[in-house]
Amino acid sequence: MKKISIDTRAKINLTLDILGKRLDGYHNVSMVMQSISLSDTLHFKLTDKDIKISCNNCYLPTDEKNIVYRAAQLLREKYNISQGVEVHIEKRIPFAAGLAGGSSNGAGTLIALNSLWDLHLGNEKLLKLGSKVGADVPFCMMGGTALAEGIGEKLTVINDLPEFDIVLVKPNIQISTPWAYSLIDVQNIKAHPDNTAMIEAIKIGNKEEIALNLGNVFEDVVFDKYPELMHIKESLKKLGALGVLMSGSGPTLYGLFTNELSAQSAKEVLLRDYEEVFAVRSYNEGGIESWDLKMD
Ligand SMILES: C[C@](O)(CO)[C@H](O)COP(=O)(O)OP(=O)(O)OC[C@H]1O[C@@H](n2ccc(N)nc2=O)[C@H](O)[C@@H]1O
Ligand SMILES: Nc1ncnc2c1ncn2[C@@H]1O[C@H](COP(=O)(O)OP(=O)(O)OP(=O)(O)O)[C@@H](O)[C@H]1O
Repeated sequence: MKKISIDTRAKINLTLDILGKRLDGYHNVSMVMQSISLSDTLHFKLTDKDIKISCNNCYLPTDEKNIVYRAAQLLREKYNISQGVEVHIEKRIPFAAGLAGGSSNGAGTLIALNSLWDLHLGNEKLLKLGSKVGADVPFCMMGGTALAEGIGEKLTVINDLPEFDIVLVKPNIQISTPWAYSLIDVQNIKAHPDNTAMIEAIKIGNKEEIALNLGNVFEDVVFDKYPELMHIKESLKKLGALGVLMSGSGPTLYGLFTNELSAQSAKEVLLRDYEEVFAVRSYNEGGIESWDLKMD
């Protein structure tokens, strides 16, 4: 039976703006997203029938609530697939963290099963299916650096982000994305990030301008509920980060560093107070073609 494995990468938001609430309950957003080197590995094994999920993290569901299950089931139903699949998730990306760990697993599942089940789906079709699995899934399939609009599914590729060392701090708080969106009063957002300025800063590769234009409208409302997050933001700044922001709906905060040594020493200091601290890099290999399916 065929076996393959695939690495699925987390993302950070360089900006996150919310433009309005839609009739379907979702929000229109405009955000600059960046893939990072932190990844999970998914191991796939073809079977005769059924979808079976296992995971090294016992806190994650392994039934139909798992996004991997939902992505596989969507393909099975839509294309009348009788074969089954076993998927083992090796989790390293913290979950409910604002890093799209689940969405990246959903993206990797669609890409891997397109190959394992010989579906020959083109990129456009894959991205459309991805948006049915979750709003962040199309970006996770595309990767690299992109502007995401609509509910997150309308993607425009941007030039590569200049290389940054990035320190992530995930405090012991779980944030549900719908809850965070419910805190937003669209008419009363205090400061909208300037996406045009961010895209220009990326185009010319100006790290200071990139740091200056980081912005996430969730910060105000989520910091209000969890003041500890502001404290982490201040610590990252004091430890030498050029810019600091919360990713997605939180609670992970990240700092952009311009050299590996200062990122590593910031990580060591933060590990004294927080269990989940990672030093990672921006990951610029974008495009659906860039996924690496490894034969196990
Ligand atoms: C916060 C972000 O991570 C920023 O990248 C995303 O907007 C969230 O994307 P996601 O986790 O893939 O979201 P989904 O799993 O599709 O949706 C979960 C829930 O989040 C809310 N949601 C999500 C995306 C969006 N544009 N508007 C929303 O209001 C909805 O209540 C939805 O039911
Ligand atoms: N394969 C999976 N990996 C992680 N979480 C999963 C997975 N499948 C289902 N979930 C559930 O989805 C929820 C959100 O997980 P996820 O890691 O995608 O959150 P997130 O990092 O906040 O993502 P986003 O930035 O897209 O909002 C968790 O509560 C978790 O139980």
